[in-house]
Amino acid sequence: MSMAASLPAILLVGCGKMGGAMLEGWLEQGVSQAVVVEPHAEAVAPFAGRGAVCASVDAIPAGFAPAVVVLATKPQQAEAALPGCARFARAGALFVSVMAGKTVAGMTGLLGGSALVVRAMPNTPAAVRQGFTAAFAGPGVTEAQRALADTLLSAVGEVAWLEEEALIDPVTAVSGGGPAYVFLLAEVLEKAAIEQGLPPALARRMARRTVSGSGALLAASPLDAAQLRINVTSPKGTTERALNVLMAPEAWPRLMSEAIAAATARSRELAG
Ligand SMILES: NC(=O)C1=CN([C@@H]2O[C@H](COP(=O)(O)OP(=O)(O)OC[C@H]3O[C@@H](n4cnc5c(N)ncnc54)[C@H](OP(=O)(O)O)[C@@H]3O)[C@@H](O)[C@H]2O)C=CC1
Ligand SMILES: O=C(O)[C@@H]1CCC=N1
Repeated sequence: MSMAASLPAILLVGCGKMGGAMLEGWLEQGVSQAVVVEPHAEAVAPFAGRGAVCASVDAIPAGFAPAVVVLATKPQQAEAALPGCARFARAGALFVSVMAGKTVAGMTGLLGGSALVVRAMPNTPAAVRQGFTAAFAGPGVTEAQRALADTLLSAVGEVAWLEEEALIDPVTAVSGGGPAYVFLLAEVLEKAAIEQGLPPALARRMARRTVSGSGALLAASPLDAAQLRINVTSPKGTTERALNVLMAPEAWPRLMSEAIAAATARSRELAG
């Protein structure tokens, strides 16, 4: 993780779920200058008093010269949002996009033709600096600019650099959306606990802690996930019975493959 002092001046365009999660992490790191463009006052309310907030790019304080412009609107909003940012490209800012699907070439075009773009795919655990981001540096991005993007992204979690842009599509499906699958696990575990007669408040507490505690063990342990699973599964015990259901070929293994394939295909579609 990088030190707060090294975080560059940031312009964040779109402060929704993902932009807000990263901003939370950067503010916690003490980023010195952050200007946010976000039309919804309620989306930026949690950041009030912690950086300048503007409703549109036209309202950005004159003289603000961001080193990095982070693009975090929905992919469908790129065509409307990006042309207004072209002046920062001319001033030499590096663009870091977290938008699913949007290609470097497409974004460079919307930014006036010569913008330097890093395409990144983070995830919402960035809000607690436990994120995972895979990033791809577009043509012309220098080593120093790549290091700058790395500093920013690694301030909110782990970073991996990709040498091939197309790999961002499966990354989007796996780690970009991955937290949703894990939260779904907490939801369905809670529901199943209630079905077996546990009081709802206890079911909720158990499900949350079981998912977060298992994540913490996975993070701390050198063992494979499979070995950690085996360590829970006593021969002829209770977990074995549950896993016989979940690990049947048509159950989780196939469903997860299908789900990730569907999300990867959607990421490719969003490029258009
Ligand atoms: N959510 C996640 O876990 C992840 C999301 N992403 C990517 O991050 C991006 C944002 O996703 P998410 O945060 O979920 O979406 P949100 O809709 O929560 O955030 C986008 C925000 O940008 C606002 N906005 C719209 N137009 C503009 C504009 N012209 N200038 C500035 N802000 C604008 C939106 O307003 P309005 O509500 O009116 O649309 C909204 O508040 C997407 O491209 C997504 O692919 C990547 C990784 C993970
Ligand atoms: O669902 C989406 O499209 C975005 C990209 C990854 C997570 N959320």
